[in-house]
Amino acid sequence: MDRIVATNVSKTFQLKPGQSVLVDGVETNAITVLDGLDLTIRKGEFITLVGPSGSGKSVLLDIIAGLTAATEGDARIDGQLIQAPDPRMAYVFQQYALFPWRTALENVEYALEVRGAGRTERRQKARHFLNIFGLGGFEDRYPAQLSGGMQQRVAIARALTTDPEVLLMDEPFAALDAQTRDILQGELLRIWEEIKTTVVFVTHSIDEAVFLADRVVAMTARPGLVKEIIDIDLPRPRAPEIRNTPEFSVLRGRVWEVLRDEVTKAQKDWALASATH
Ligand SMILES: Nc1ncnc2c1ncn2[C@@H]1O[C@H](COP(=O)(O)OP(=O)(O)OP(=O)(O)O)[C@@H](O)[C@H]1O
Repeated sequence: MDRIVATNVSKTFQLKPGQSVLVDGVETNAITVLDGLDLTIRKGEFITLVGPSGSGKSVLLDIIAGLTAATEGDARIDGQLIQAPDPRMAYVFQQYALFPWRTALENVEYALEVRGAGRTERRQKARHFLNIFGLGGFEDRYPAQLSGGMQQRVAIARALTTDPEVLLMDEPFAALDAQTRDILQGELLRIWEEIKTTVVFVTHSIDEAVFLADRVVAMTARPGLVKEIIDIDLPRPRAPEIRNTPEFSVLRGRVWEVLRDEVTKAQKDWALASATH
């Protein structure tokens, strides 16, 4: 069953009056980031989205989340047009986005609070998800008293308390050290195996993309389109050691092969990097 369907999605940003950038040597005041992208994500699937910097991965996630509108085309959840943030979806950002004045428990409770859940239900669920992430003894700590990895666990726990049908994750582990990142990938997979919610996960790491996904969606350089979708037919549940297998290496090589030209193209695309005039 299809859960998210993006059809012919384009996004053009209009710059402020008086501002312009050089795109392919031509001065313009509009930047087209996505240009007719089609993507279908099935129910319960773990999708990772990779692509060069500036290919519109975050913009696509924002469109799916209902945070920004497509200039053309549309995105739908279960056939319904997405026009605003939808309670069926939760978003986890790279920066932990926790409230510094709330404890870990209160941060996790927040998502249920805004949905009007009662205090007992909130407490129970928040504790449950903190426990799942091994944060049982840390409920009363404030974000500043937690490591980066723990803060991101709290952010993911908060997203999961609402039982989202779709979990959108934008480079959630990018700010973490390599070991913590590996551990969190394993934890996320373990939890996902249980709840089997649909996940759309943006990453720059090919290794992470292959390890987590059912399918890796590789995007072209800006303007972004789906270049290729690579099926990751590695068995589940996946242990960290799967990364050392020949099958994993072949898939990692395959994704890189698809991306290499696009990354080169993106590096030549000075337009977005150049200062606005
Ligand atoms: N609000 C905005 N106004 C103007 N341009 C924007 C805006 N938001 C995004 N962009 C442009 O869209 C391009 C694509 O952004 P996006 O963050 O989706 O890329 P990305 O693929 O996620 O890149 P990265 O991997 O570096 O995070 C950016 O380079 C930026 O120039």
